[in-house]
Parts: sequence; C-alpha cells; structure tokens
Amino acid sequence: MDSRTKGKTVMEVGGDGVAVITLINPPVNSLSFDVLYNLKSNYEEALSRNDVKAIVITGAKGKFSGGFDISGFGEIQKGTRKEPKVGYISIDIITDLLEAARKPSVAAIDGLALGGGLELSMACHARISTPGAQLGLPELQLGVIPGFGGTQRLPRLVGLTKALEMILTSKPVRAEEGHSLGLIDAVVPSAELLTTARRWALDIVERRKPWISSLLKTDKLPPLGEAREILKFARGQTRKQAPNMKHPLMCLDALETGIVSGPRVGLEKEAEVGSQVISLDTTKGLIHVFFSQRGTVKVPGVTDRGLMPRKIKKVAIIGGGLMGSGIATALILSSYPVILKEVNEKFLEAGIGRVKANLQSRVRKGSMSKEKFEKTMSLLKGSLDYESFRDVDMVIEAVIENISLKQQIFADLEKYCPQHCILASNTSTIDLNKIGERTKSQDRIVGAHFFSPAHVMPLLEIVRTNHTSAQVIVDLLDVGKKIKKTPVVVGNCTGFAVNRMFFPYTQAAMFLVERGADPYLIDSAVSKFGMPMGPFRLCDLVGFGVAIATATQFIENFPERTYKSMIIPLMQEDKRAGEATRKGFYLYDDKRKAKPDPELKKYIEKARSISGGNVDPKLVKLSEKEIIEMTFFPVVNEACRVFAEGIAVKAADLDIAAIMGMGFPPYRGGIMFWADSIGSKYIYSRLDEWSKTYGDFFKPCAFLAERGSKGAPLSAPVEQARSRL
Ligand SMILES: CCCCCCCCCCC[C@H](O)CC(=O)SCCNC(=O)CCNC(=O)[C@H](O)C(C)(C)COP(=O)(O)OP(=O)(O)OC[C@H]1O[C@@H](n2cnc3c(N)ncnc32)[C@H](O)[C@@H]1OP(=O)(O)O
Repeated sequence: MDSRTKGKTVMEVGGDGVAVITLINPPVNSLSFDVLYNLKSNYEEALSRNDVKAIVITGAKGKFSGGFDISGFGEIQKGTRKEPKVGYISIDIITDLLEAARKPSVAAIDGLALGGGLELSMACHARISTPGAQLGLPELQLGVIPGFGGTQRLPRLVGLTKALEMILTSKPVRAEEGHSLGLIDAVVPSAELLTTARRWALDIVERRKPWISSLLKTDKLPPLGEAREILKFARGQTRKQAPNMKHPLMCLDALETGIVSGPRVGLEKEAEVGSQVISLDTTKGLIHVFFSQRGTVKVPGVTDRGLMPRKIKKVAIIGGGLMGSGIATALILSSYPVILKEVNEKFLEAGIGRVKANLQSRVRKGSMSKEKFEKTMSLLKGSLDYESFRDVDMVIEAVIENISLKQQIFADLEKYCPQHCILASNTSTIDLNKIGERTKSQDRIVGAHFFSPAHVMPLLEIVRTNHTSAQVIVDLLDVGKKIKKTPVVVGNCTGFAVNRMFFPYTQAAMFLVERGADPYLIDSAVSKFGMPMGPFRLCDLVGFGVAIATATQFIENFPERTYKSMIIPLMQEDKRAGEATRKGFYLYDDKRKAKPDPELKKYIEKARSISGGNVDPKLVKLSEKEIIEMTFFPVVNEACRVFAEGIAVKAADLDIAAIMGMGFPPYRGGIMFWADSIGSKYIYSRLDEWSKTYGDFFKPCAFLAERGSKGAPLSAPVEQARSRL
C-alpha cells in the first residue's frame, strides 16, 4: 500500500468474467476516502471492460468492512479534509454507479459488515455471508446517521420496524438472523464464500437468480399510515431515551422522507442530514470517545516496549463481599479458574452464593444456559487459608478499606504466592505504597480497581506505583481485555483518578444545599445534563457508610480543599444510611422508588448551624446552568490536578474514566473534552470568583490558572506527566 494513502481496493478479473474487488484497509477495512475513490475507479473499469460480466465485492483478511473510516469525520470537523459534494458518495457512486449499473454486483461478507460496510453491501444485488458475521448500522452511537443509503435500503430489505430497531439500538444481527430477515441471500462456510458469490453473480446475469435493487423494493414497507404511526412511536421513545441528542431524530426524518416521498428524495435528505450532523457537538463528543476508549490501552513507556502478556492461568480473590464476588463473577465468566478466600465458612458460603446469584440472574434472563451456568460455577473454588495460593498467577485483594488489614494480607501473600504472582488490590482510595509497606514485592503490587457491580460495570482502573513493573501492567491490561473491561492506567495517589473526580462533585452538591439550594432541583438538573442520577440519589445508592469512609480519606489527604459537611454523618446518626435503609436524602417504597423527604430540611439546617455557613440568596435561586457549573467545574479543577500531577497520562483517559466510572454523558465527550468545549478561560474565571466568595474548595489549581489565563486547551499534553510515569 502506498504510504501516503489510507487503504485501497484491488480488482482481479477471473476467466469466468467476474471481477472481484477487495477492500483493503487494515485492521477492519474501513472505508476511507482513498478506499471509496479506488472502488469507484475499479467499478468504472469493470463496467467498461468487455471481459467483465459481473462484480463481487469482498474484504481482505476475513473482514468485509467496519464501515466508513471514522477518522474521516474528524478530518471534516477540523477542516483538514474538504467535504465532497453532498450525496457524492451515497448517490453518485453507490447508487448511480454501483446499484444502477448494467452489470450485477454481489457482496461476499466475512466477519463483519458494519455501517458503511453494510450499506455498500445493501447496494449490491445480492449478499452472501459466512456464519456468525455481524451485520449492523451502529452509526447513531457515533453521533452520525447511516449514510450511503442505509436509512433507505435497510427498511426496504428487513421492514421498517426491524430497521428502526437495528438503527436506534446500534446493535448488529448475526448472519443467520440476517438471512431470516431477508438481509442476506445465503449463508455459506468461509471456504465457499467467494465461489458462491461468483456463481450467484453469474446466475443473476443469466437470470437464474433475481436482479434486485434494494432501493426499489417496496414489499417489506408498511402502508403509509401505519409507517407514520410506527415512526411517531419511535420519535416518542427516542425523545425519552436520548433527550439531549438531535441526530437520532434527524435520522428518523431521513427514513420518513424516503417512505413518504420515495427513496431518491430519501437519499437526498439522508445526505443533507448526514452532512449537518457531522458538526454537532454531540457528534464530536461521541467520535472523540470512540478513539479515546481504544486509546486507553496505549500506555507510553509500557505498551510500546515489546512486552508480551504472560498467561494468567489461575486467579485468587480475597474477600467474597459485593466487590470480591463481582470480580470473581467477571473472571469465571471469561473462563479464568478462581479461588475465593474468606475468613470463615459463613462468609465463604455467602460469597459463593453471591457469585451464584450473579450467574443465575443471567440464566433467568435467558442469556446463559443451565449447562453454561454449571460449567462456569465449576471454575470457582472456595478457600479459608492461603495453602491453595501456591500456584496462582494473580491475587486480587477485595476486603474492606482498612489499611492495617490490607498490609497484613499483602505480607501473607508474599509468603504464600509464587515469586511471579501479581499482587493486586481493589482498593478505591488507599495509597498502594502504604498497602505494600510490609513487603519487598513493590514491583508486582498494582491496583485493580473495579466498579460495583464488578461483573457489569465496564471500567477497570489499573493503578501503578513508581515501582510497579511494566510487565505487570501489560499482564493486567491483557486480563482486562479478556474480561471485557475498558482499562485506564493511572498513577498512585489517594482516590486515583475516578474517586478524585467524584469527590468534589458530591462535595459541591453538599455545599450548595447547605447554602440554601434545593437538593431535589440539583438532582433534577444533573440528570437533565445527562448523568444517570443526581449526586444525592447517588449517595443514597452507594450508602452513607461508603460515603463517609471515602470522605475520611479525602479529608485526611486533601484538607485544604475539602468542604466538610455534616449532612450525611447527621443522617447516619439517625440510622438513615441511604437506599438500603429506605431513608437517605430520599424515602424509598417497597419497589425502591424514590420520593423527596420533607424531613431532610431538618438535617440540612443542623449541618448549616455546625458549619457556620449562611443561606445565600443567590444560591437559593440557581438556574440549571449554574447548578451544572457549580457541581462540575470543581470536578474539572480536580481532573486538571490529576492530569498535571501525571496521575493520568492523557486527558482522554480522564474522559473515559469520567464516562465509565462516574456516568458522565458520553455525548459530552468526557470531562476534559467537555471543559474544553466550554473554554478554560470561562471555567477559570468562574472558579476564581467563587473561591473569593465561598472559599478554597473552589480555588482553581495552578494548572487551570495557567491554562485558563491564556485560554489554552486543558487537554493539551503535559510534559511533566510524561516524565513522571
Ligand atoms: C458533505 C458531507 C460529506 C460527508 C462525507 C462523508 C460521508 C460519510 C457517510 C457515512 C457513511 C456511513 O454510514 C458511516 C459509517 O459507516 S460510520 C462507521 C460505522 N462503523 C462502526 O461504528 C464500527 C466501529 N468499530 C467497531 O465497532 C469495532 O472497532 C469493530 C469493527 C467491531 C472491531 O472491534 P475490535 O475487534 O474489538 O477492535 P477495535 O474496536 O479495537 O478496533 C480495532 C482498530 O480498528 C479501528 N477501527 C474500527 N472501526 C473503525 C472505523 N470504522 N474507522 C476507523 N477505524 C476503525 C479502531 O479504532 C482500532 O484502531 P487502533 O488499533 O488504532 O486502536
């Protein structure tokens, strides 16, 4: 491949008169502009050659195509790539040159056909696939809409309702389902894919198989009135499920236009909407998240050293509580044999019971068979001592947040585990150097911070100290991948990255209510912003015991910027500990539905009298925008500290940590991306003003002050961070 071009196609004409065009753009044969323009040239040549009767399109190395090259959107957004004329690719090339050609085309699909890949195949006159291939239009999750005719051809091939389901959920279907839906014409083994596709193409030429243009099909479309009703319902659902996003509704407009005014007008609408969505802020955020998520496994100085992950054959977990049992579940689900250690029979039984319950819930939901349940459970063994730890490759300690207990455990582990064994702690706040103080194994001590419930939540915070070896990090990154987690590698400090960002968020909320803001309005504003729930509802869910334990660590380590509120301790004294006790900031009914509690005022007033703060009339009447700024700018401030200290190597890692660890809305691109979309100057000036009025909790850190005073982006690399990690 020419080093200046991004991907290509090659065309080979066989003696049978079939031109096979192969998409080549590793690793997923994405459709870059180079690939698309090459494809156009190949088609023009194939159509003009007398020795070509039909065309087969396929992808190199077992993958048809992962869709349009997503980096192309970034180039258009940044203005580094000139946009082609609206509709040039979808109408001029894919529809008028390919689908309307005098020679038929057949798509030979192996592995995957996603987004533009599936759209290209739908413009062909038949599709042959291998078993298990994934077929889908996942564009909405990137903030764009299916271009290349996807909004028009999919409903015509599989029906409107199924097309809406596939497009709105972004979930792919397997080839077998695609076959029963009419999306795929035949499913054949990989070895027969090309021969079948060639024969099929020639059969179309000979009229032994139908010559079908998907765009002209109408048999799967419902009558107009019914179609309008279906689309109206879809719009209602979309408004509810994605209230802050425009592009899903714009996509529905393109679908409806095609059904009401015909596919040609639909294609034009799709192209027009497709070019508009590229510049939406939500689209920029989602595309940033796509690449940032994949970038977390690239750790400078670690993953660029040619180290190969060692094989982890057996893992031990200490502590069968909520976290330990969740981690054990995640591991056995990915076929790791696990030993679960507890201090007595009763706790051990309870821990194993939790793992069992986690798996049984899958069986109940139909996502796991009974046989698979038995097989998975057989990977778990219980233990009350360390004897069985002699051949484990990794231990994950998941006991309560008590430093001396953890220190004792790590000293014991050093005695019983083999020399190569990785010694990981699931602590969420405690400094790992303290945990390993009584060992000589600092190079193999690492943090493996899971989020509850550990078998469900996607983030794994991998914490390294200055002594943790690169090999250990590479090993843990590999385990993370195998158990389907997104890892973020961070440096060692109290709270690491996620909890350090979380803390000012809840603290800001406590500060605001003590000064007169309504907690329920804060929760409502934060939910509208896109968080799964507000800070008070979250405290109830997590439980006040955990909230107080975390706060204690922060007060000890960062006293200068901690707002000490007594609201939670006062409620705790009254045996209100959150959702588990049915009383916290909210009251909970039998179905755990939350409702505001008029008694809450009493605790707030008492806390206010202890802290000595007064009700501030300005804070009583905060707008939603001001609530968001006052709760999230302190988070940005802390994220800046974490970045400047080198705890996170890339700002994008903090974006992913905020999205996956805190529930920050992905379409806002993550905490640092969002901050830069607002501008460092503004954030700095607001925090600076609040710190003068309300104290050091809001004081901008030196990094934010420096960048904010110049209006420089907060996510630009930090030199110092690179050298530290
Ligand atoms: C006037 C207006 C002009 C406009 C002109 C432009 C017109 C545009 C029309 C758009 C037409 C089309 O409808 C739009 C699309 O097709 S958008 C893309 C749709 N496809 C997807 O969303 C798929 C995204 N990818 C994935 O889901 C997965 O990557 C996967 C393909 C299932 C593979 O998963 P896995 O094996 O786990 O591997 P990774 O996710 O780690 O990916 C490996 C590397 O490949 C890169 N990648 C993947 N897909 C793409 C892609 N589509 N484009 C670019 N790069 C892609 C990924 O980043 C990884 O790279 P690194 O190894 O470097 O990290």
